[in-house]
This record gives sequence, C-alpha cells and structure tokens, in this order.
Amino acid sequence: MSIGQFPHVRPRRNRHDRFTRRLVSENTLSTDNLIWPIFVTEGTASVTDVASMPGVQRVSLDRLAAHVEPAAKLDIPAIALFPITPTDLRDENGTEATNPDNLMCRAARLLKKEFPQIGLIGDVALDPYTSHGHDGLIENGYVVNDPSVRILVTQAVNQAAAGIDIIAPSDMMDGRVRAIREALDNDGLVNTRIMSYAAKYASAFYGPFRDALGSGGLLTGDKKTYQMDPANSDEALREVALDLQEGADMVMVKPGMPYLDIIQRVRQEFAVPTFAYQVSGEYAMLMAAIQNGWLDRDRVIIESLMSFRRAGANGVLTYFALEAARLLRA
Ligand SMILES: NCc1[nH]cc(CCC(=O)O)c1CC(=O)O
Ligand SMILES: [Mg+2]
Repeated sequence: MSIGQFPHVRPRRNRHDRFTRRLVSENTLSTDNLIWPIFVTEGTASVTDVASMPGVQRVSLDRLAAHVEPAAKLDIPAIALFPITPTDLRDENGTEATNPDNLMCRAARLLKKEFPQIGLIGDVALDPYTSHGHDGLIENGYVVNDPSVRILVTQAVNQAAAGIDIIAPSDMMDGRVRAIREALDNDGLVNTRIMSYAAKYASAFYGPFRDALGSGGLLTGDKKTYQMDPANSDEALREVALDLQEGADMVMVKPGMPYLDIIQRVRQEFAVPTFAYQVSGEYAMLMAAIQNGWLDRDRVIIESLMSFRRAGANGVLTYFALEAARLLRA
C-alpha cells in the first residue's frame, strides 16, 4: 500500500492545510442527517423547561407551530413526536394510546397542515399512557407481549391516519413490526414507513426523557424483560434481522454514543437505512459539561454527531438538531 516507512511516509501531509483536509475527508454531516425529537403537552400557552435537559421544552399544541417553525426554516427533514399525558389520563392499560383524538394524533394533524414538507415520526409504545410507566400491558407483574402488540397496532394505525409518516415502535415487543405492517396495509396505508427501534437497550441514559414525560416517577421496576442487555451485541443483529423480515423500512439503535459499535455492526451486516438516537442522557451529559465551560459547545455537538456518521448511521435523532443545523449552515 505504501512505499515504505517514515520519513517517506508522513500521514501529516494530508492534514497540512484545510483544502487537503477537505479532499481526504471520509464522512460528511449535513442537515439531511438530523431528526429533531419534540415533547408536546396538553393545555394552552404552555412552554415548560425540562430541568435535566437544558434548552429542551415541552410545548402545548397552540405553541407547537411556532416551536417547529425554526426547524422548517433550517430545512430539518423530520421531527419525532413524544406526547406527555397528564396523570389522570393514564391507566393500567394505556387506554389513551388508542384514542384517535389523543395528543399525538392532534399534534400530527396540526403539523401536517402547517408544515407538509416535514416528515413526522410517531413513537409507538404505551409508556406515555400507562399508570405504571411500562411500554406494554402488565399481567401478574410481567409485561405481556401479544396483548400489548394488539394495542400498539391500534395506536400505530391511528397515528398514521392522523398524518404520521413514519411509525417508530419503541416498545421492544416481539412481532410488533409485522403486526403493524399488516394493519397499515389493510387500511390502505401502504406508504406509511416503519422505523423500528430494533436494538433498544435497557439503559440508564433514558433518565431525563422519563423526567420530561413524567413517567420516571411512575415506573415500577425496570424494563429489562423487554429492552436489551447492554452486555449484548450479537443479539442486536438478530433483533434487526427479525424486524427487517417483518417489514421494517429503517432500523434504529438506541442509545447512541455508548453503542456506536452496534451501529457499525448493523450497518455492515445489513446495509439498510440505519438510525441512531442520541438520547436524553447523552444530551444531558454534554449540556452539563458545556454549561460548566468544560466542553466547547459547537465543536462537541458536531463531533458527537459526526461519530454516528462514521459508525455508519444515515441519521441521528438528536435534541441538538436545531443547533447542529445552525452550525452546519454557518
Ligand atoms: N418508549 C419509550 C421511549 N421512547 C424513547 C425513549 C428515550 C429517549 C431518550 O432518552 O431521549 C424512551 C424511554 C424508555 O424506553 O423508557
Ligand atoms: Mg424485536
């Protein structure tokens, strides 16, 4: 490959100046790679801060268009919606998940009308709606699979009918991708895409998100009987293979930076559209250091997002999406 060793070979030559660095650069990060997660809440004229996620807010529907406007201006391709359900609307069975007029569906209808060009990604799982904070139904202390899937299917079809373009099941029940695909197709929603949270780990990095949703305090026990063990890697490939067989159009690995190895393996093995979620805890960690002046904000945002691209991700769900898009435009 090379003609010999130092002093003939000097890798620093290709870093000598900006033009050469540009020419030899192997990966790119652009606004095309960004998906912005958004928290929506009931009520009016309500914009509240998420304490553990500085800069992230929960917004009521009357404020949603104004909130999303900057993303439209920056040409961010898609946003991911997460509804916050008031405690009195939560129950054991997550009934509100199947209400065709729930907050998520209303948000979808509103945004489709206001910003038809922005892709809408809908989270499908029961945790925003259950009194126990789990992603599925509980029987005898166990999150049961098949009955949960039946509810997720209704939830997904309602979301798609309301204008969600990409259904993103984050629940980790077995077989839900096939069940959702069949139900969508039966309803003629053949172009609704599915981005499955295929390899989702039982992670401590979701803490701030559960604060944002108000499901953290409600959660009984942990999610280890359905989310993956952080020790496992081969299992992620089996999970992804199954979701692809079941009809997933895109797959996701979550969390992000602590799982770059998984992203890389998935991308190399399957060569399908692969997404990463830079989750709430990663955001909180970076923001805490940024706010202390310990990390350079602009550089660490771009570097952290570039790491996903290097690992092989097509795109990243990131709470930094607006900031990143601004930096990339500058
Ligand atoms: N269906 C739950 C869900 N969907 C997205 C996140 C986490 C996102 C984040 O931490 O930013 C979670 C948390 C969980 O599994 O408890
Ligand atoms: Mg699975």
